[in-house]
Amino acid sequence: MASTTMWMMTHPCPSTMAVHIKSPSWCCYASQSVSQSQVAVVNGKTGSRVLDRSEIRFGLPSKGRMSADTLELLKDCQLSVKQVNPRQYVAEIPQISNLEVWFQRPKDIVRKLLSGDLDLGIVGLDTVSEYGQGNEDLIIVHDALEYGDCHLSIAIPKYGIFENVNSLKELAQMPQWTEEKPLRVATGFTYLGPKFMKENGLKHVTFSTADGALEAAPAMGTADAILDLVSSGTTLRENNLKEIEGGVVLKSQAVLVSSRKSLIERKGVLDTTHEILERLEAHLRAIGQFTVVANMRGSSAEEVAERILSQTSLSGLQGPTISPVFCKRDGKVAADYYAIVICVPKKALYKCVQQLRAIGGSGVLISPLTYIFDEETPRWPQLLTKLGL
Ligand SMILES: Nc1ncnc2c1ncn2[C@@H]1O[C@H](COP(=O)(O)OP(=O)(O)OP(=O)(O)O)[C@@H](O)[C@H]1O
Ligand SMILES: O=P(O)(O)OC[C@H]1O[C@H](OP(=O)(O)OP(=O)(O)O)[C@H](O)[C@@H]1O
Ligand SMILES: [Mg+2]
Repeated sequence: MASTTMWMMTHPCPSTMAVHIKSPSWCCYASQSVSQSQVAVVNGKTGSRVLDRSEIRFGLPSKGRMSADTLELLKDCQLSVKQVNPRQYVAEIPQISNLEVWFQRPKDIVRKLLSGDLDLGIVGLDTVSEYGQGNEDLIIVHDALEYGDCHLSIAIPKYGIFENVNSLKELAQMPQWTEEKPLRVATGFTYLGPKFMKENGLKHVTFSTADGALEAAPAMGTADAILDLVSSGTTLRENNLKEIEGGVVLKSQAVLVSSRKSLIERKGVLDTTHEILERLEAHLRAIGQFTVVANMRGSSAEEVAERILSQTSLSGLQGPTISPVFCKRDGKVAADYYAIVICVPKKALYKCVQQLRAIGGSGVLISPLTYIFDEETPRWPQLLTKLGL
């Protein structure tokens, strides 16, 4: 085993029952939640940290606006997280064996994906971009989990010297910004901010950081502008700030992110990722989709299909499923009616009912869809391509 350096615990272990073993170079977490003790070895030579673990680790937001929606999404995919108590930072998803859930702050999920302490995570794309800093080990497995929507944007005061400034170009061209007196921007995004300004040719800009309530900075006089996340825009409006054309750095929503190294090297990560991805896509694909069942008199399935496909809102995902409805007539089994099943998006539902009635449909039954499993989940081959597999 490579030589190891002294690595004494300088920070409290997560609040599971953790045991420090102050040996020269080992720190061992023995926790009631984790099936076996895990040994962390710090390789003094390269400084890299190799965790000798067999469990797959999935990082989820421990608190804040992302946490509840993430647990809800996983529950909708039959991947409910079993957490013994809210202050315990490790949990499990009973549906998936050998998987540990670790609750962490979003930015720490990204950091631990890079350090090898996590294999998978769900965070906002803004967090991946800011704390991942373009690191190629980070792979976005699913880029649109359909919650946590926001965008990272520049905002300036609506008043004073900015009153008639409404675009990034106009902001850049303001004569006020010089080397001696640059544009002062308050932000929590100290990687993405300077990168964006440089890419857009703004030379005389300085950044200050604050952990929150950035919108107060211009009124306090501590900054001229801010670079922050925007959802509803309420906070900007309430603080007399405005966004500008060309000032959106990136659009963000919750994403499933993984470490390339884990996917390729750690046993079981790729298969587990495939299952989670399948379930996510099937659930997300079904949102807003409804199954419509109706009866229709007809002389044959083809004739009924002709009538249905002549209507704009009745084609369904691939086309209508048409089954004969058998009954007994004059002692013989016959099919005078046909049952049709189609998948319809919510916005087309009423039009679909009208069109079904117009071509003789009756007994229209509508139910929401929970999953749509395509032949293959579209993002799976994309992931394999990214991995060169
Ligand atoms: N209006 C919003 N403000 C901040 N984050 C938002 C907003 N809308 C969606 N998000 C998403 O939520 C994430 C922040 O979630 P949360 O505040 O729980 O994390 P955090 O680690 O506590 O952040 P912070 O460092 O601000 O405390 C953002 O990275 C973004 O992806
Ligand atoms: O567009 P809106 O819907 O108004 O949301 C945007 C605000 O929400 C976030 O702040 P948060 O509420 O997390 O408080 P903080 O700034 O103290 O982190 C973000 O930093 C913006 O200030
Ligand atoms: Mg804020």
